[in-house]
Amino acid sequence: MGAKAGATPRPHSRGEPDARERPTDTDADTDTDTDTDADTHTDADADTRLGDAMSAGITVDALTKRYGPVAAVDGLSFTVEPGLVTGFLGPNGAGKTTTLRMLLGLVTPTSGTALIDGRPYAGLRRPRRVVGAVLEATGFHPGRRGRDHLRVLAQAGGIAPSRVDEVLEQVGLGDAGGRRVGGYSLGMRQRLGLASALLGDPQVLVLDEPANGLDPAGMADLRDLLRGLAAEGRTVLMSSHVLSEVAQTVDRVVIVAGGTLRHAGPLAELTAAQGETLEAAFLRLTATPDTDPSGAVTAPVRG
Ligand SMILES: Nc1ncnc2c1ncn2[C@@H]1O[C@H](COP(=O)(O)OP(=O)(O)OP(=O)(O)O)[C@@H](O)[C@H]1O
Repeated sequence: MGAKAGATPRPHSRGEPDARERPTDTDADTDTDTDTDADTHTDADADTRLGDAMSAGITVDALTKRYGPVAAVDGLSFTVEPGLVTGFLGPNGAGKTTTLRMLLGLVTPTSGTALIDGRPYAGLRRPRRVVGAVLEATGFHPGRRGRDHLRVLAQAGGIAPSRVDEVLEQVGLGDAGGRRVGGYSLGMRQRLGLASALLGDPQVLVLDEPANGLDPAGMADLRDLLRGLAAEGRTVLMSSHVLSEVAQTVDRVVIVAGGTLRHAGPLAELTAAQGETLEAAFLRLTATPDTDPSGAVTAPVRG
């Protein structure tokens, strides 16, 4: 069910490398390095205690990322609340992936902050316990069985091996865990990516295109799973281009275009206000430029 899913986001492939960015083998959803302190911290870690009522949210404030003359993200501010599924929407090149990568500590902001539970990703003591992420579907070793992939991640993250079969069941791969990933369909790889993200039982889920490549049944499963996770009090942020699916899944939307915020607020408020479908509202809000001929900003900000 994860889409663009993948437990191992690829190295940055566009433009010149940014020397300040962290190596990609520290990716949030594989975090083979950042969880190495798993054995050195105790349950005194406030940011890892699931008993903290799943209260971790996301706060993005004046976030900016420039690649030379290109402002991939330009002064972006929004919040993502626990207990809800939030859709992160925007046309191609809007800055969604760059934003999610900054949130996960994979890209260094030019300015501004992207915080999870009030901290930058690098400041989370046991990140896999706080946030699970699925960025791309390409990081699996094709010769490795799905279950073994998760076992490796669990071991690296100091997570109980028993979680492996739990998350395989949770994403509907209970019968496929013994098969080699090279034989998985795209939808199955998406599910495996989501299973990776769920391993640490995280309070926050960050999913880039989780519906990509899923068939209708897979989408329905994903919807049920994400809504169930939010109902448990978790924070779920998902990017998607599949607006029909988003409309059925999310409580709130954050819409970006050209690296800037165009709208943030409850889905129902957006569609009910003007009697529009989500698609119509999306097209209106992401139309360029974001000012009307008089110069007034037409797109609402903050929500
Ligand atoms: N490493 C990089 N070097 C140079 N430019 C980059 C880099 N990463 C992203 N960009 C540019 O930043 C802008 C935003 O890209 P980003 O991938 O964040 O958008 P997106 O909303 O995720 O798009 P899509 O929906 O197509 O995945 C684009 O113009 C992109 O070309």
